Amino acid sequence: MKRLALLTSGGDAPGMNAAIRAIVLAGHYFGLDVIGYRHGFNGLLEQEYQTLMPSDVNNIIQRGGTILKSARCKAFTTEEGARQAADNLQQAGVDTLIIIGGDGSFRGAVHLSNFWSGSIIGLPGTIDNDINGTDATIGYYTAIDTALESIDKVRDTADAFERIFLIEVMGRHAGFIGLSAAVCSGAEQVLLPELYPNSQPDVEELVGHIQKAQQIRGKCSYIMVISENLWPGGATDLANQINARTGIDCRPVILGHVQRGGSPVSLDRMLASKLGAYAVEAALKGRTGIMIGECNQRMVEVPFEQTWNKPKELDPYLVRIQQEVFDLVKNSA
Ligand SMILES: Nc1ncnc2c1ncn2[C@@H]1O[C@H](COP(=O)(O)OP(=O)(O)O)[C@@H](O)[C@H]1O
Ligand SMILES: O=P(O)(O)OC[C@H]1O[C@](O)(COP(=O)(O)O)[C@@H](O)[C@@H]1O
Repeated sequence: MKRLALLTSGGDAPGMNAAIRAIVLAGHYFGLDVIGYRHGFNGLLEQEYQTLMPSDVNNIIQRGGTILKSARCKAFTTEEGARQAADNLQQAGVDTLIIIGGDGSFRGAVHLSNFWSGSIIGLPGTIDNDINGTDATIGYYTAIDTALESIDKVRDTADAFERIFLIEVMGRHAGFIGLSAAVCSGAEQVLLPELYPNSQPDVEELVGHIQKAQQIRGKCSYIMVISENLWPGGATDLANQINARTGIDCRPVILGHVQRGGSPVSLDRMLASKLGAYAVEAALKGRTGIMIGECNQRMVEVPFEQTWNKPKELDPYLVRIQQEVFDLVKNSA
């Protein structure tokens, strides 16, 4: 193994730069030539890459986003696209490719492996934490803190006006950010996709919960955290429906892409640093077709298919205490 390439793909996540740094430093430590493809899989198709020296990764550990840029790339998903990428990797003399991204990028890795015989290793990089085989993904911890900082601020004004707020958080189709943000902010209600696998929240029940909470505590602030893509029309539509049924002033806040940005928190920097260095060591041992994850403080090697073949489970204990113990309505029944 001589030439190591890396790229960041799909939604960017705070800590991707820390992973890039770790890979570049480990690569040079082991005497490898390291290059970075830019703009995700687009870079493979366009031969857009740069040499990465240790000096290129100075002072990036604290930066959000990704110095290599990220993208989604439709052209790569075709057979022609993957063949082109394989030819380009061959031409560039790359023998190992490290892909930092989410499950879509790992599907892309498997797609590429049908046409390219080099080693491919994945690192879980997504704020959504929706990847099996690792306790957390790079970016998840920062996204929780970012969401929390905003929810805490909303709570201040909600409390001052005794208002109801619906706060929509990201996660694509997973409720990890929603659950963590709800528990840590002391939200009165949380709506997650995992809690409604084949159904939708019932507006009457939601209204009933708000009304009971206000009977118990008197007029008070009330925060409902809702995962994106759960309610058609999102938090704005649900807030309108609650307003229409009750006349209660209910405001939506959509946190959106702010959750993807910001300086990574220490846990994300630590995770990214470990995963990045370990990925290079695994590559040197000839590993391929795997994601590197961390479970119970141990580095693990997970075949790509296992990262997406079933939905990752929320922590059932956290769900139970949020839904039962911390629910002021159930608690006072
Ligand atoms: N089933 C697939 N086959 C081949 N490539 C894929 C597949 N799914 C995703 N990709 C590639 O991976 C890129 C990133 O995937 P996406 O789902 O957008 O983000 P993430 O990796 O964060 O989940 C896509 O733009 C596409 O190029
Ligand atoms: O920025 P885009 O392309 O609108 O994508 C939004 C999606 O990306 C995410 O922020 C991150 O998702 P991925 O890491 O899987 O790409 C999701 O939470 C959100 O649904």
